Amino acid sequence: MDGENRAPGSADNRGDNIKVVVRCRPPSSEEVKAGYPIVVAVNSVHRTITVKDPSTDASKVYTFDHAFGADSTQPDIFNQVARPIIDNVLEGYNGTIFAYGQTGSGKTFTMEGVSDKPELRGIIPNSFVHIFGHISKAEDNKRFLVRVSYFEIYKEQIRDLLAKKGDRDRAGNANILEIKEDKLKGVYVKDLSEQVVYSADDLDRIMAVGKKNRVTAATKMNLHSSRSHAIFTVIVEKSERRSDGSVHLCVGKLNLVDLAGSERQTKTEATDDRLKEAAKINHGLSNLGNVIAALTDGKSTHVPYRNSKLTRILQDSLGGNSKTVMCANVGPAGYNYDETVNTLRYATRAKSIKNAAKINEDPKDALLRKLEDEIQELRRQLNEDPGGGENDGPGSKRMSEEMMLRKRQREEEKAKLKKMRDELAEEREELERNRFLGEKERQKLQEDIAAKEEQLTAADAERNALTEKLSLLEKTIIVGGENLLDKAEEQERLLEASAKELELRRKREEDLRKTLLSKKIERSKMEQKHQTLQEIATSKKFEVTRLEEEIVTLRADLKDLRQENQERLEAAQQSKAEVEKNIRLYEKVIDQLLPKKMQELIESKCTYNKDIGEWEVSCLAFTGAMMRPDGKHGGQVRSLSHAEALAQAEQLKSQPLTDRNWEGVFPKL
Ligand SMILES: Nc1ncnc2c1ncn2[C@@H]1O[C@H](COP(=O)(O)OP(=O)(O)OP(=O)(O)O)[C@@H](O)[C@H]1O
Repeated sequence: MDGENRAPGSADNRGDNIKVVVRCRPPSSEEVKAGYPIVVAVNSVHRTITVKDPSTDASKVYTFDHAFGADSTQPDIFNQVARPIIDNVLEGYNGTIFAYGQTGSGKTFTMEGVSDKPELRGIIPNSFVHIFGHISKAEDNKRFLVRVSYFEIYKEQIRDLLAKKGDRDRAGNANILEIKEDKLKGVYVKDLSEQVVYSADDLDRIMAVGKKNRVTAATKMNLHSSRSHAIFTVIVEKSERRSDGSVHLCVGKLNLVDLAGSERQTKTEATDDRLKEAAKINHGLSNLGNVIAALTDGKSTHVPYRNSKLTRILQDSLGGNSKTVMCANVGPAGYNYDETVNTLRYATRAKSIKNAAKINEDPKDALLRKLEDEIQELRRQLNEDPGGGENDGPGSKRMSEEMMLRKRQREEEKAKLKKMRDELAEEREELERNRFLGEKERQKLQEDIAAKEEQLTAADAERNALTEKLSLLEKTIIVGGENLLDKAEEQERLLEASAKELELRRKREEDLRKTLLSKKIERSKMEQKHQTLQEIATSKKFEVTRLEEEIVTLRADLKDLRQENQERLEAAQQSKAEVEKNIRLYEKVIDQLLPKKMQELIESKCTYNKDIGEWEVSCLAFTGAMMRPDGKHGGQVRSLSHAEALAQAEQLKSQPLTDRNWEGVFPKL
């Protein structure tokens, strides 16, 4: 696949994101002794890692597919990080596991671990055990071929860590190899040696040889720091004969990558050679960062895989045909804060890389198929194969004709050898029987016998060579069900036990997560309820405020009303006083005008007419001065109108008050 010009993210909607896990190692004894503050906290249930800035105390939280703290064990890491990828590889996928982090953060510990302590062995040796454990449990219709290569990229040069003596210079350095690419194989290292392995112990041994050859150098940060990127590749080829007689072949490739430390050069106080070395190591790593950025920024149309050997080699692992897991390693101490945050940022970005892995079915360069064919051919030559090749499909006419011909040839050859043996035996007998044969005849017979013996010895030698080759090739291919674990059996048991425990723990964690989730939901409901109550309270408060404002307004209205009432009352009182004053005036006037007797008389004749709201004097209408003959009423008298009464009163004002006058005004009642 030409990743160079592939639009990043073109695998979107097709593949899986690469898995990213984080592991924080425990503080080293030096860190404890120096009293560095611990600034990293891991929550494996929530899969988070929290880093506190020692200068500001501000915390940053990062979430990954898994988060492992100081108490995580090597089998745990293997079971959760590596096992799923290796199971994929055993199905024919490409898989990559790589560790990333600053020097001394625990990459090598995670990838390799401590080889002589089973419980401290890392992902690589545990992967070997798992691969061969799987093969020994497979059914016998499956055949496997496992081969490995191991190389390092040191100062942008590729060296074979499994190179034979002939491929090394006088100083013992392996030849520098080239990266090539072709349509069939994709990106590969040309002339890289490969070794076929038969057991987990074999793999361990090969790994140990390669490790010895790996360049390591001391830096201030980590005395045994690895200064090169190391890539150990295990290729598992598997053929499976199905019940219909067909044979399926797939090839899985596992890359186990231990990167050099990602620390900054200034921090290592590296000088001269070390500085140049660091620059080149950082070139690969910084380009790895550029590749990750280009794959995830959603903008770049070019992924710079070709800018470094490391990214070229990891091309398929990042954004290509591979199931990939990245383990970001960090230390817990405060003095590494910047590096830790850097690693976690890098890892966070890597989470969004999408890969599109597919099973590598029947690849043209599969060694297993070639070997199977060769074995069949050898068996035929040795006449061990009674017919029918492993890969011959049923009804293959051309193949069966060819087989018949070969069979005939083999039978003829066999018959010829048998005839030769018989003749030889006869000739020997002849020589024995006829002691008195002539010298010439005897010599001829002896020469004949010697020639036949030679021919037969050559035929035997040829057969032995073929048998030996066959047995070698047969050994190369592992039949499912063979026990290949040897000493690794113990390790396999340890991994299985840990896997079981992990399963239980996973269940417990899942339960815990579920409980936490339900609590969260409950809390959110409560919060919602609380929110509703708060909303009600707010609206009530609003209502109260509104009512309070209304009360204030009403109070003001009330005050106004009171004031108004007061004013009205005062006005009423004033008018009452006025009325009383007037009444007193009128009483005075009446007293002056009317004798008491007359007043009492009139008073007794007064009734209050509610309908018109006035006092009426009964019989008044028929009294003296108030009566006038009325033409309209047939000459009858009638009451004076108000105006007429006033006019009369006006008239009286100028007259002295006498009874006579009074009688004119008030006639006798
Ligand atoms: N999880 C762990 N538990 C206990 N010890 C650990 C752990 N991780 C790392 N260590 C110890 O810390 C030290 C540094 O670890 P390691 O060599 O693996 O770092 P590294 O990242 O590979 O460094 P470099 O980049 O220089 O190769 C070693 O002594 C190792 O044993």
